[in-house]
Amino acid sequence: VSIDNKEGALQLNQYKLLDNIGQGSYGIVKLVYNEEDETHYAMKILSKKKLMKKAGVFGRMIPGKKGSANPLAKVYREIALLKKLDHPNVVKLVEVLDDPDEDNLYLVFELVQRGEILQVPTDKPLDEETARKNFRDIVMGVEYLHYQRIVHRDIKPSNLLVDSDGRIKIADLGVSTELRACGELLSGPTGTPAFAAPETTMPGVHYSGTLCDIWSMGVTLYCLVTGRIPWDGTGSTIGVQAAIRNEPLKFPEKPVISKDLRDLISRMLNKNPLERITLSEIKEHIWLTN
Ligand SMILES: COc1ccc(C(=O)/C=C\Nc2cc(OC)c(C(=O)O)cc2Cl)cc1
Repeated sequence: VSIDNKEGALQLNQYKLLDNIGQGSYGIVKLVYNEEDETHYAMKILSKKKLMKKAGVFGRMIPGKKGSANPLAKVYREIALLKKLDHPNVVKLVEVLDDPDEDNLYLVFELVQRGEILQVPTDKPLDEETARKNFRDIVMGVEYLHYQRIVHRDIKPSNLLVDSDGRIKIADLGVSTELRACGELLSGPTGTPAFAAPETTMPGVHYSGTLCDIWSMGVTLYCLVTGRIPWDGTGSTIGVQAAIRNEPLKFPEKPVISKDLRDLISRMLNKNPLERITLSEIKEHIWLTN
């Protein structure tokens, strides 16, 4: 990876780095221009040190442990997984730039022109017709991921990108977990608290990753049509987790949400994962088939 500073813009191999277009706990996403194919891309810049900490390795082998298992092995496995994915409603990873001597890892994605679907909170939520079109794409994208035995674990509006033709692509599989062959039970909190299912906040409880994605899709759909999150528990993580576990779902007076949509969202936000609506039932729901 050669980095040089042509006319002030940072250059990485054939990519000219331009504006910052995304920011999150993961790092940053930059608009880049590929001089070879004269095309813009989105480049996600990750720090290997940060990834190792998240992967639970403290950057050096535990003394006495045999072998030199690469602490980034998990990360490289996830990236290999990402490269295999190919679906119109999932962001496309096209290239990974990795300089062994450098801390940064560069993931180059196809640019999804219009960016995030919605900032939450907003006083301009989507109308139901638009939300229905977008939600159909989200369902297809999640169905594809679950079919590939991947749970996303962080579905939320900022991870839903709108393409130039108005179609939705799901992004940030970074925290996704390839379902272990031995079934899909997971434990511990992940993703974003306001979008996390109640069962992920119970210590020691094992839960189904796919049913958690359904919950997050429900919170996301609620956001798209109301412009707000359903439970905000005065902003603290503990507060929002308690609210999610104990407070019933409430819809605001305005904007008015149709009976069918309220029914669908309520079934996705069933606090009991075993009673929660499944993906195939969502696809049959009257609000989506209307
Ligand atoms: C206004 O125009 C805009 C056009 C595109 C964007 C944009 O792309 C933003 C984030 N992008 C991404 C984030 C990801 O994770 C968090 C991942 C991933 O890790 O899968 C991939 C992508 Cl692409 C923003 C504004």
